[in-house]
Amino acid sequence: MESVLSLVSVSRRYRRGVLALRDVSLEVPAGQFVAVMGATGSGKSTLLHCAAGLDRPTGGRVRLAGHDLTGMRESARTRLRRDHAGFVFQAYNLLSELTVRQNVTLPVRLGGPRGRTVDEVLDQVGLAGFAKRPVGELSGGQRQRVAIARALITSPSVVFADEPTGALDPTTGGRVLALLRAAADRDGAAVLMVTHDPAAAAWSDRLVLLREGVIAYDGPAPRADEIADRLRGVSAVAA
Ligand SMILES: Nc1ncnc2c1ncn2[C@@H]1O[C@H](COP(=O)(O)OP(=O)(O)OP(=O)(O)O)[C@@H](O)[C@H]1O
Repeated sequence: MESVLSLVSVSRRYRRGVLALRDVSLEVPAGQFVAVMGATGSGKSTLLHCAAGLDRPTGGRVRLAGHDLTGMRESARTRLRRDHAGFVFQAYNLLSELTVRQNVTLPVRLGGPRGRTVDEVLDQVGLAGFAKRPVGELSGGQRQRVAIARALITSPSVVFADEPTGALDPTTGGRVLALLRAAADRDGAAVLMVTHDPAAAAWSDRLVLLREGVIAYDGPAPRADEIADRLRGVSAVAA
């Protein structure tokens, strides 16, 4: 099956010479949920940003939904993200003075495809009846579900999530992870999620462990306790 996300020998060197990613290759098919883990500074955010076309690799190629991002202008990359990617990022915060509906429809109002209706996605995330509520009045878990509804409204090929459960209690976090799981299983989206939490990673199909910008493990996601063991191994080597 053709990958909806493809990274071939991707490297990213920052200005001060830090090589945050070295020769990273990753093929993600539709419907696969991938968790990216690793010690702090191992390159997780850099990988996510390069994969999503938010940052430019200094070497290698990235293809998103069949389009090669290499050498693409910023305006074209913005359109590609809008049309094919959904984001559940802290940095893509919701606008708290706007209603749930206004937040969820933002990607469509910016010209993105309307893959799903607002009612459909709100229903899917368990927020039917919340459309008119200002986001500022919602709890953290509810807001994160609004963010997921917003990420899904365009029926993206790939959902990028950065610590989607970082600020949530385990029960609320579990609901959010179940939604990302459903985005992969039901909607056929590829999901790439960065997390520090082995319990969150255990929801995925596949675990990618980074160590100093290199993939140290790429395989089926084991159980949470086994992930924690692997992480300890990777961090011990990195230390
Ligand atoms: N804009 C930047 N300029 C220079 N160096 C950077 C920049 N962004 C990240 N780095 C460096 O690149 C490396 C990887 O950073 P990255 O943020 O991708 O790691 P991470 O695994 O996401 O870390 P964390 O878990 O702490 O968020 C680190 O050494 C970091 O200091």
